[in-house]
Amino acid sequence: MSMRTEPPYSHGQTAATGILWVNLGTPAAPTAAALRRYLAEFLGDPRVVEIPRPIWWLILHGIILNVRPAKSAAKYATIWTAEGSPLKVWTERQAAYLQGLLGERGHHVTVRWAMRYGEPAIRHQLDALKAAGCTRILILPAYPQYCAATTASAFDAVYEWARQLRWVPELRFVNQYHDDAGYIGALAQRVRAHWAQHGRPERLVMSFHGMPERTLLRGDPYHCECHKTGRLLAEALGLAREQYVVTFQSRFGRAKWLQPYTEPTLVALARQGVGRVDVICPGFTGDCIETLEEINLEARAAFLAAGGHTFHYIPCLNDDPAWLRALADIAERHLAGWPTTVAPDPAAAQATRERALAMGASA
Ligand SMILES: C=CC1=C(C)c2cc3[nH]c(cc4nc(cc5[nH]c(cc1n2)c(C)c5CCC(=O)O)C(CCC(=O)O)=C4C)c(C)c3C=C
Ligand SMILES: [Fe+2]
Ligand SMILES: [Fe+2]
Repeated sequence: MSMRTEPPYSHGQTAATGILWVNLGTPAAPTAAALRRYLAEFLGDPRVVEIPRPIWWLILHGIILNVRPAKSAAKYATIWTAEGSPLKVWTERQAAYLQGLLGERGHHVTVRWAMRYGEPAIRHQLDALKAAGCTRILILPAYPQYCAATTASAFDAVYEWARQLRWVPELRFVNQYHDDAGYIGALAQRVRAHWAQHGRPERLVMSFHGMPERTLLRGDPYHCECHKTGRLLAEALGLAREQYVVTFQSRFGRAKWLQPYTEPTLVALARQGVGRVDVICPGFTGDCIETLEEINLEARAAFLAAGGHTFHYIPCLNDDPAWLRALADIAERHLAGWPTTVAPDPAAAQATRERALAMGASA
């Protein structure tokens, strides 16, 4: 047995820094079996469904996991790509870009991506960063707005991992970036580019993922952060209060969720005579089932069926260059004070960009 007398990074070497880009997770395939596995883990998380366990466990395993998987799988099938689930594709590509951009800026960091539910699991990616010698790790959620169900749940998984370790790395957590100027600017630029091509709508609908209303009453800042993002985006676009509306989508279960609900709002607008709406989902950094299926297919159909004539869905930030620069800025600010710039490696940066391009990235 060898006994180390010095930490491994003390021999003229810098401690390595890791970044974990964390998203929600998505099923491995658009099948009922894969959906059952994914939904069991997701909806079994007490951060997501706060109903007391024995009761919720019975409802989840007795009813929901028998009914929902097949229905959800059929929806996923409509948006599945050759590379897999869109959420996975964007999350992976964004991590590759982040690695490339930070490398170009002279930061010697290792970026990995993880999913809170399913694969690649947070604990496995943290193991890999630790094995690569990372003694400092920045946790960067793919959620601009803090929510206990998403952000805090991702953090829980990190704490769980750290609890098992003797030598815990230095950890930092990005809590939110809902009012970040780069993020807002990238959203605004995307909307303006859409309008330059297609003209303006009568109303811009900003649809965020919903949450049970009681989480707002209990102090979760999610609702307020969504509204602030919406207001800042409207201001950046020069919109008056009556030209846009902030709504909440994806209601789940029978409780009252944050209102106004997206689809009923669209139907009401159509019935009031609003002919054209543009919908953007600023809370999702990458397109996924909630945007591609629920908004671009279902909500579109509901709006048109209610008498609207034109519905434009403005895609998520995805691999938008301005957004990726904003993301690198956010990471850079949170890396401040960590000695990441000791060993800049332009060749590695170029290599990661080429890898991103080879993966089909567009910029
Ligand atoms: C962006 C923030 C999100 C919040 C807040 C959120 C809360 C939340 N979600 C559910 C239930 C479901 N969400 C589902 C998909 C899904 N949710 C988010 C993001 C947030 N969820 C994303 C990015 C996705 C897409 C995943 C993908 O594979 O593309 C699903 C699965 C789809 C389905 O079966 O309808 C469920 C279920 C709850 C209950 C909740 C808060 C309490
Ligand atoms: Fe969700
Ligand atoms: Fe949904």
